[in-house]
Amino acid sequence: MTKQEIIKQIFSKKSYLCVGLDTDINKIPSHLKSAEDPIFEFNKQIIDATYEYAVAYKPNIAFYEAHGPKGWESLQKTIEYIPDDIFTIADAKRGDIGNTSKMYARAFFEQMNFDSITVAPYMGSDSVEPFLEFENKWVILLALTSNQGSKDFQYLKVNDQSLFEEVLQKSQDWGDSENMMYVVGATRTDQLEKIRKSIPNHFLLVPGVGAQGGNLSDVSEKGLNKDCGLLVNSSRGIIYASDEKNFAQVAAQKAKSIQEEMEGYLAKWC
Ligand SMILES: O=C(O)c1cc(=O)[nH]c(=O)n1[C@@H]1O[C@H](COP(=O)(O)O)[C@@H](O)[C@H]1O
Repeated sequence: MTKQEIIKQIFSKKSYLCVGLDTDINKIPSHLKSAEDPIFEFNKQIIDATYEYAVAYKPNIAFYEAHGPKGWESLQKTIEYIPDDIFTIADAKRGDIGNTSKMYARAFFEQMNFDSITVAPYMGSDSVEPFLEFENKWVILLALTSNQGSKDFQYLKVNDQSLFEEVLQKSQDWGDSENMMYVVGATRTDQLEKIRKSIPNHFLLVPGVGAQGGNLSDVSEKGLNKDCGLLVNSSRGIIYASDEKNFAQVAAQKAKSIQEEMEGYLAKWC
């Protein structure tokens, strides 16, 4: 998917919501557990209910890999079920020596036709570039993550700046705002203005609102640019809002209320 197509979708739906499909078999409503493929059945109902309010879906690959071949099958069915106009993110956090990254890229871009993949920058240019060789596919590079442990390495000083700033700077040699986005956690808004200044045109994937306590208003005020420039993810806060039979309806209400809040921020800041 091109950047223009992403932007068009955002402004027509008045939303920059990404719904995270971190589908945990232990958390899905019990009435679905007898289905032939409970994970896919859950995802299907979540997608049907939230599609109107979301511009992206992000299956977290760990939740599928944990079930072996059956999990991969649920993932494949899910990605095929997501409508073509929606941006899809394989949250796989890959990155390895070049020839291995190339195989990861083929797995997620060719076998499964995801639009993008999250990639860890730690192994450097030759671990990231193979993902950038695919037309209209995106690398979403981890910059400043939402978790507590982000402080272990990402703030360490390198060349007079924090390591995450070095990642933002160095990776400008690898791709541009047409094929690269960055992950910045919603719990890290103290750095967001500075990040936005250093990469004014890139889209940011911002996880961490909802269950991790990030604030949508703060993220939006500091992160929006003229094209919107944000995809804000919520996983547990939407998909597990209820574990009753009406879970999809409750998820839709959650997604709708986030979308309505986003509509206000787009009107104010874009
Ligand atoms: O790359 C990610 O998506 C990611 C990066 C990050 O810094 N923090 C983070 O929470 N995530 C992912 O975003 C999702 C957040 O889920 P919730 O906290 O349930 O909304 C999970 O799939 C995480 O793996």
